[in-house]
Amino acid sequence: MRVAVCQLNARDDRAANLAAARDLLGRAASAGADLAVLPEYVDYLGRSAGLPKPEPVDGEFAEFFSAAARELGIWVHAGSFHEVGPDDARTYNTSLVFDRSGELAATYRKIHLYDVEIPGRVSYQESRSVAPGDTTVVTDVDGVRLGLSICYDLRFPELYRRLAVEGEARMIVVPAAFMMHTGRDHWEVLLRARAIENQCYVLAAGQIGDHEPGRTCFGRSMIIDPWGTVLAQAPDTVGIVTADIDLGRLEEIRSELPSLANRRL
Ligand SMILES: O=C(O)CCC(=O)C(=O)O
Repeated sequence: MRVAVCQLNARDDRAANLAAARDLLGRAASAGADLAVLPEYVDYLGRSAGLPKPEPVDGEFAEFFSAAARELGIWVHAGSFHEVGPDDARTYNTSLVFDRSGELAATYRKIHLYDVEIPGRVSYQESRSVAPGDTTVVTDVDGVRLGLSICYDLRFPELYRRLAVEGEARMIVVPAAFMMHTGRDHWEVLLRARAIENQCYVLAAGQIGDHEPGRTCFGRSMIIDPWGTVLAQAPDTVGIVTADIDLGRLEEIRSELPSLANRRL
């Protein structure tokens, strides 16, 4: 199986963001990808005043990416979008996965919300406008188990352990919009740790560059193998990178260094 991660610079213009995402999916399909992954908040990353109206799981956002998957004949992980939430004040931060025929294969709502205050650097209270999900999600992509997570989830290893052990994931996706300040020191080391400790492929698709108001995303989208080797890393531009998933290699690593099987807790 060939996978692609798409690196995007979504801003205030939703139509332009969707067009850019569609272009990247087309490039992924042309590069032979079976599965393409987009970043967190693929359709809008801009001022809260212009936020698109939250949509249900079967709304226009879903229709757009379902059509892309069907037209291109590939699996599409549509990053995430603002789903209608449990009350008027909050949405869900939700990922959708579509199969090659455009059928919805999985829905995941971000569990860990980004509430941080790093003076002079990052001030973000995601839980004021987003409600947390409470369900781990794994889906089958052409016979390979894919575990779902979103951005800040990356800092919570117990989620990934559950995806790998209970969910039997062999690949885990991390659509993200990591900011520059934390991204430059934490992004790669966390992604590689999740890959090594769970002996899974990690597919991490990030937003890149400046987004109003004053948010700069780190990018460096990557595909990492279960040994922790970075197979592909995006340059600091909008674009895609691809890599091939080798399940034989994964099983070899799991049998030679059986740290998942050797767990005692
Ligand atoms: O964990 C981080 O440093 C970034 C998380 C984030 O930006 C998010 O979850 O939206």
